[in-house]
Amino acid sequence: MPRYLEGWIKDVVENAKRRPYVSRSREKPVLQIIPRIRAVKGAGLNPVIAEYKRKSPSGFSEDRDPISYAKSMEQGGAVAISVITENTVFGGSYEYLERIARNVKIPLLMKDFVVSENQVDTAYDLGADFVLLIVRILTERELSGLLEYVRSYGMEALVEVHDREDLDIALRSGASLIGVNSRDLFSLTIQKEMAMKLLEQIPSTVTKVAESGIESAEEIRLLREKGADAFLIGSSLMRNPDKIKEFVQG
Ligand SMILES: O=C(O)c1ccccc1NCC(=O)[C@H](O)[C@H](O)COP(=O)(O)O
Repeated sequence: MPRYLEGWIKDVVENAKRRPYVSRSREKPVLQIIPRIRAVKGAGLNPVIAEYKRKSPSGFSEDRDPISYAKSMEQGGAVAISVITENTVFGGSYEYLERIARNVKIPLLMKDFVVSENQVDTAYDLGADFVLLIVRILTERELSGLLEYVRSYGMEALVEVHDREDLDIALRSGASLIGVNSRDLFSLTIQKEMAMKLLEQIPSTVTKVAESGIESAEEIRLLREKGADAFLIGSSLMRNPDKIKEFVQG
């Protein structure tokens, strides 16, 4: 059983545990996200992970075709695409991931409330290259077990933290790719200052992703100064996909 949870997150996690494994025969190789982030950074560009997100508990809502969005992000220079597959409150689906995987050649993140090996099996089969693991919804033992399981497929895990306690757990579990989410899962508020302080505390051996609430190239510059190696951006790109070039070239 994951950590003690309540409210909408408890329902989302219960639903995640019940979701059946979707079996497919994967044909594409697993793409490595960390070297790609390093290469984009080395070329003097911002590694942007562009998120396909249709709605969220914060009230966000945007209806866009997944394939044309994903292709425009790839053409605009995104290092990867994050596809939300959570189907009860985020309006995501496994089908979006599967379809996007057939249409782009950059790494794909399966962004969901992953609490079971079934979900990791599904992520691999549908074409994901890395998988989100949120420290807040897992016990330390579950996190370590799932991280190992994700890596057994050759995939990587984006281990998401929000405070120092989460970060300590992520580091003990051996995470190589850590996402600092400035959005508090429970209050839904964006806490940019706190996220910047946390980014500064992460060892340089870890690849760091700044997540949530990013709306301008100026914010990317600030986050980069605080140590972020990559930037996960959903709402502002879903509203205005043309911004991808400005964010990457920033
Ligand atoms: O997006 C939300 O409102 C949300 C609420 C509660 C838990 C998670 C949530 N989003 C998941 C994400 O991590 C974001 O979609 C992602 O970081 C992109 O954020 P943004 O650029 O602010 O859309």
